[in-house]
Amino acid sequence: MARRGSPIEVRNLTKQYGSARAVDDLSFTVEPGRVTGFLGPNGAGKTTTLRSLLGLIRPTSGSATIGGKRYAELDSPLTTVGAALEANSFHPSRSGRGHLAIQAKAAGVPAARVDEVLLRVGLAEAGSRKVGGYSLGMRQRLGLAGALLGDPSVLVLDEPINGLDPEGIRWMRSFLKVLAEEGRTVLISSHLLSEVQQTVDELVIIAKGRLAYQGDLAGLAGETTVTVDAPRRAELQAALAPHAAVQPLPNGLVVTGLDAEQVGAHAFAAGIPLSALSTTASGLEDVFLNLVTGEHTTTAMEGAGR
Ligand SMILES: Nc1ncnc2c1ncn2[C@@H]1O[C@H](COP(=O)(O)OP(=O)(O)OP(=O)(O)O)[C@@H](O)[C@H]1O
Repeated sequence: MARRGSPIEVRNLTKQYGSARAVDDLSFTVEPGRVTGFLGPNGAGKTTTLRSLLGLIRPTSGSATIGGKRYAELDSPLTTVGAALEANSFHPSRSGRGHLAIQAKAAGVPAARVDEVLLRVGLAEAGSRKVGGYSLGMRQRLGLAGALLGDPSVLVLDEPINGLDPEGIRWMRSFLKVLAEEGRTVLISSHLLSEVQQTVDELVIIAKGRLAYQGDLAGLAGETTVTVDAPRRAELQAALAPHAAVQPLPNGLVVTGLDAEQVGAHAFAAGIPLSALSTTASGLEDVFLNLVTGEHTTTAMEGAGR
């Protein structure tokens, strides 16, 4: 039975490796009862942040806490927070059950818990087989089982969806939702928005060690542009230019800042018949890529620091 999870709070976290700053003054909060996606391209600083949170590395400055406490200060760390950082770190000749038994012993968790978590992640039958023969999806489930051993109210999972087949993704997605519905705090990292888009309630996006966005998917919604064309294209461009950003492309003029009706009205007022008028919403993945490769952070930051 899960207790209500504590929030994860990252405050002004900085980690310097020599001259490289892996995490740079990063602040965000992860609330219980929902699945939060921690996103950023490879090298953005996700693992460094998670390792700081789990007390595996010491931050250069700032803090990462669970319920206001650093990992080392938790009264009962293994029943407070469960983590799965790498799905490939299992010894291949050991069985899934054997792995969990060792983990349970080290954590002071009753041995009976091993079969409970194997059952919960759907590995009850495969538990006695060697991990070397497991698919990536099975190793992901085993990592999750290990994270659940202490029945923690906070779960931290590094790339739990990476490499799963569609059935595995569906399974993981609904499993994570249930864990959040039980009241737990669930933080999952990924380098692909498309991978977690249907799984997460909240997003924390980082790039180059800094916060680029915190909020829900709707807040990240792409910009809508209007594509318009006319036989007298140059005149149309001149008519629209005072009202919006207009970019000439081979298939017409791409207008940002007006909707299709407004573009039509300006053309009509200038007496220019149109040959094409359509609206395009840029995909979330485009917005995400712009965010993590662009120079500036988004303005949709209302959620930051909550
Ligand atoms: N122990 C270390 N020593 C030196 N540099 C490091 C160390 N760990 C990480 N870095 C550097 O810090 C930056 C952030 O790495 P980190 O692994 O946290 O990113 P990430 O977002 O988790 O990426 P990935 O998805 O590839 O794991 C990278 O430039 C990385 O090379």
